[in-house]
Amino acid sequence: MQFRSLIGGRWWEGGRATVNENPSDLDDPVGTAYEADAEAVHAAVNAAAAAAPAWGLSGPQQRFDVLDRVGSEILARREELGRLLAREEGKTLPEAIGEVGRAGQIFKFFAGEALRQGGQVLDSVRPGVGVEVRREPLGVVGLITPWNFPIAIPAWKVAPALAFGNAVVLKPAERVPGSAWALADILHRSGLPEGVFNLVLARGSVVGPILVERPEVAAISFTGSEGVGRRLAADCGLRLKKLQLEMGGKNPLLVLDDADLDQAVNCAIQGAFYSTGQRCTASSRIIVTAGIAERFAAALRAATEKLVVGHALEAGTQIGPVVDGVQLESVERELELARQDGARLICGGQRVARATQGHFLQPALLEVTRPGTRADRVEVFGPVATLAVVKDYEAGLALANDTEFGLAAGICTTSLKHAQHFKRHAQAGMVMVNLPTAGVDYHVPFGGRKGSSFGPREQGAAAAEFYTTVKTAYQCA
Ligand SMILES: NC(=O)C1=CN([C@@H]2O[C@H](COP(=O)(O)OP(=O)(O)OC[C@H]3O[C@@H](n4cnc5c(N)ncnc54)[C@H](OP(=O)(O)O)[C@@H]3O)[C@@H](O)[C@H]2O)C=CC1
Ligand SMILES: O=C(O)CCC(=O)C(=O)O
Repeated sequence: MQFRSLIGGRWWEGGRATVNENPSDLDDPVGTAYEADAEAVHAAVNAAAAAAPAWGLSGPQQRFDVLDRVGSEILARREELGRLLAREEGKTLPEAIGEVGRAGQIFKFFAGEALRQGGQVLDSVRPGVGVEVRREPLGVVGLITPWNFPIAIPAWKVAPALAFGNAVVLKPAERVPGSAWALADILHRSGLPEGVFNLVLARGSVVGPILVERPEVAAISFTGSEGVGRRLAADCGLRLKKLQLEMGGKNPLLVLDDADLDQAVNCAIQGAFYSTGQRCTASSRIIVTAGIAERFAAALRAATEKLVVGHALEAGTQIGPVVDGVQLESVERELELARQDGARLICGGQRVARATQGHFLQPALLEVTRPGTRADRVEVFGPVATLAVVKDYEAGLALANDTEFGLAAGICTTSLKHAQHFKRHAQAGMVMVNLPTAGVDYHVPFGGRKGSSFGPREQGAAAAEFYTTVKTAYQCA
């Protein structure tokens, strides 16, 4: 397969070829991506700027039709696209098919949002004057997406951008060009006018500065690492450019004495290790109260050791490979640093040999006995979780909130009082009760607090806040 950029309605020719690796089997190349250069990125911005005014004036029926068609095709092809995604990113086939399904539903949801856009009509405080408040498109938006959700995250940025009348330049992560190319191909055939959607397969260090510096780009939405996010914040701040950031997480799951043991273990395993722990919502800090700690730790260790690590496409695999060799080494380095800083390895953390050569790592559980150690602070973005014991709910809540991040937080309890208190007092954008911290719905707001997020929320009706600007119009009778 060949993966190319889509610029102004045409597939871009040329560029350096890079083979896209399958992390489950290094002898099974997924395809060849052609890297676009700075000139091509400028051409994509030009194409989007030329197409934006007409698309901004298009009616809700046209936007609904395009987005609904895109959603239908994604859903109809979910098995095939799921296979491509599992091959290039490494999540298991059921997880990958689930992600593609989520992307399809997101397009369907925002097709409806295009129809539901309304405003307000108010009386002015001045007699004989009327006031209208309405939302208008921004123009061109730049979207930068990570490798861990190769189709769902592009979908949850592209769909609202288009629904609310913007033109798009999408820059996906270098590691996963195939899923973004497949999405571009569907959009290209959807009836969308040329130039409204553009895909650039180019380096982040090339695309980022162009999107920041070109005045035609009204806003940037980014999901990825904290370092790149903070740099974008500084650069966009200087230029007063609208920005939305989704960055890391170090999400606590608090297990109380009165929790259902099996349910709590299940939440911890799914939240910490599924999708190989490569989720910003992963339950990477498990905190347990003293009364249940021994039984919970034993059951969690047994369940962790039983997890089947293997080829993403093989039936029975629960944990796919780490996305690539660089990330695998980064996870191993963090495990070593965690141990040097006082954490004790309970189980896992070793590479696993399988029939194919891939980046397989047994999920690791670390015990931490001292708050504030590296293992409890730094996002690993791999199949690694810490376990800490606290004396009671209050100590657990304090430890859960003791982090620079604030994306998701979970609690396992049968106490209504503690569940309600936690929902109110957890310092996170998303709170889960008796559920894993990872795995969110597509029709409600997504985002966090503190170092996790910046700017308006993504997804759901809240997405309008970022992808539109408000106009207040006064009229004298
Ligand atoms: N919140 C989340 O969902 C995610 C968090 N992360 C965190 O980030 C760590 C590193 O992952 P990594 O993929 O390297 O994250 P990056 O932040 O480097 O990559 C995310 C996206 O940003 C792009 N990018 C890179 N440099 C720039 C730049 N200067 N300006 C604009 N865009 C840029 C990347 O492009 P390119 O691929 O071309 O470099 C990619 O599309 C992970 O270990 C994890 O901790 C990672 C992924 C998702
Ligand atoms: O947990 C989820 O469903 C979404 C996670 C996510 O968006 C991410 O890891 O980037």
